[in-house]
Amino acid sequence: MAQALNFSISTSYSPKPLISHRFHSISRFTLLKNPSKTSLSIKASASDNGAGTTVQDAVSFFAAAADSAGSIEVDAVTEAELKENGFRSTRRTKLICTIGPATCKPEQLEALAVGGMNVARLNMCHGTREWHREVIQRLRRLNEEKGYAVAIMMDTEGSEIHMGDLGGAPSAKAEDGEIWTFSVREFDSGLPEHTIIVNYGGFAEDIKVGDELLVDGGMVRFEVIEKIGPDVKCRCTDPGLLLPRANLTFWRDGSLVRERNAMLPTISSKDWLDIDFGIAEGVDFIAISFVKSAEVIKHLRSYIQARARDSDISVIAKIESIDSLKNLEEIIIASDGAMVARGDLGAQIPLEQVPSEQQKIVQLCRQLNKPVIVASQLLESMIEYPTPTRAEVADVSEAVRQRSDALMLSGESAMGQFPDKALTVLRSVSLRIEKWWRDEKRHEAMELPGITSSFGDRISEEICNSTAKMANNLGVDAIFVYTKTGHMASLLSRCRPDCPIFAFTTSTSVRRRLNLQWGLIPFRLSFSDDMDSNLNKTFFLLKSRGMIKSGDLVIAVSDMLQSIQVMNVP
Ligand SMILES: Nc1ncnc2c1ncn2[C@@H]1O[C@H](COP(=O)(O)OP(=O)(O)OP(=O)(O)O)[C@@H](O)[C@H]1O
Ligand SMILES: CC(=O)C(=O)O
Repeated sequence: MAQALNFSISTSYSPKPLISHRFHSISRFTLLKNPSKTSLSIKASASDNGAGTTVQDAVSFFAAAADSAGSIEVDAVTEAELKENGFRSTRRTKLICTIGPATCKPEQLEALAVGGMNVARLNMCHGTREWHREVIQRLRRLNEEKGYAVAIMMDTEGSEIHMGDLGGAPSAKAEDGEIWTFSVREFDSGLPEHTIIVNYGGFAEDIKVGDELLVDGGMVRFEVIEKIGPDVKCRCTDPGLLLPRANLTFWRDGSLVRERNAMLPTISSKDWLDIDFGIAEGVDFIAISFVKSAEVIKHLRSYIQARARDSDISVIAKIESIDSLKNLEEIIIASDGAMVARGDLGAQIPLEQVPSEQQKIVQLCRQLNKPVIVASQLLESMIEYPTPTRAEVADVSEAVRQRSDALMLSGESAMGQFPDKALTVLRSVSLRIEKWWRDEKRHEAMELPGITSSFGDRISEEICNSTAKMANNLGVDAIFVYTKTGHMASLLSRCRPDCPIFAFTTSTSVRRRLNLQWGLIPFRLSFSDDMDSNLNKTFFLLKSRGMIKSGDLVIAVSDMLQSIQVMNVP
């Protein structure tokens, strides 16, 4: 079978046709622009006639023609660009994996990338900075060598009350009726049995006999039975697994005791040092725990700018407290995205309220054009078992149906026994629900309010809204977006069109950040000023990756030219 090879070249003005003869395998030339203008570009397609002609042969041919003509810029996709832009899935829902002891080795990270991980999350509650640096370097290597665009999200610890390490043990089991001691003391000669260290000095003063103590949002529960100096004795009322540095909340008469938490700074001194580390390592996202107001996000942004003027790190607000719900809109407007951190959120509000809050946050983020992540306990049982519960599958399906940008694995990938299987479940459920949605033609008519203030931005927004609508109405095969900063790509993602959105950018970091957003399949390529040449280059790349074929109908939009084109792939 002849294999079509497409490439394009552009050149500065020449009065004579540059190419006066036909290369034996090149079947077609098209003059795209009038040579009387100051630039000329030539589109050609070549067929592999079985004689072993390759793109490189064709490029060499044009390069030779360029030599004789004086100046010519060969603008084909290079081998390096092909390698850099490895295969990408067209799954719309993005997948985040928390990296921990179960997934930090190079081959484990690669297995996650192969399995569809778009973003790796590093939780600064756990592990040393050295450990995190090592993981970042491994991920970078993986991207460079295998053509992935896995982005890195650093998640701060936050200054809420939590347990310390369990004397080196990976976990401990609290059984029903057992008495455990929660203490702020330091134990130099090892942790006594059934003892938990608490990171907050005022713990014993604040808590009262009769209070209910929830570990990790209620995964394990205790009742406070006695206070002895810095030690608080508790009886286990709901048994379960205690994990190092798990979050602690206490409840009195059915209400969360939160006065003290409300006074703690959102970003602790340790968090600031971790943020410095994240900036120095060039992470793509910093997720801020227990955000209470927009102020802290603004403060962090100016801090990042002051530390690294050119930094384009995105700030993600974790919605996991009563205050973050109260100030939701202003927090989301100030941030670059949000995470529905259901673990801690479920410890601060009644559990039955979490699903409706999730839906509200997901919708608001979409209206405000901010990517949103649904996190925690999606497949909790898979920490121990190789298959999920039916209820977990239903929960994942609901998050996909709500069209959240991304789903996140926590313990399942960090320390679970089946990280790859958990990722496979997220992937297959996402694909199934997305397809079901498209087959049913259930384009939801979500009201998308105008979000931009300048007239130029309004134009981009209108182009994207119309493009998505047109794509659904015409049943096109793909949308192509050529974007410098990623803004136009995210405006398209916000519309959640049926077809995949291939986003082409010249920046590696923009590409990685787009990898968090619904429906975007990001690539990095260098471009010329000539749109036809760019189109050809991207057609070539996607054809060689098997993601489009001749005859496919595509719409191309560009924030460089603020333009729309509808065309068939040659
Ligand atoms: N870098 C790491 N090193 C060691 N263990 C880790 C690491 N990251 C995660 N874990 C383990 O995986 C578990 C689940 O991870 P997760 O990120 O959800 O932590 P968490 O303590 O519940 O914090 P958060 O409330 O911020 O999600 C942790 O409790 C911990 O046991
Ligand atoms: C992810 C997280 O921090 C939570 O769910 O609490």
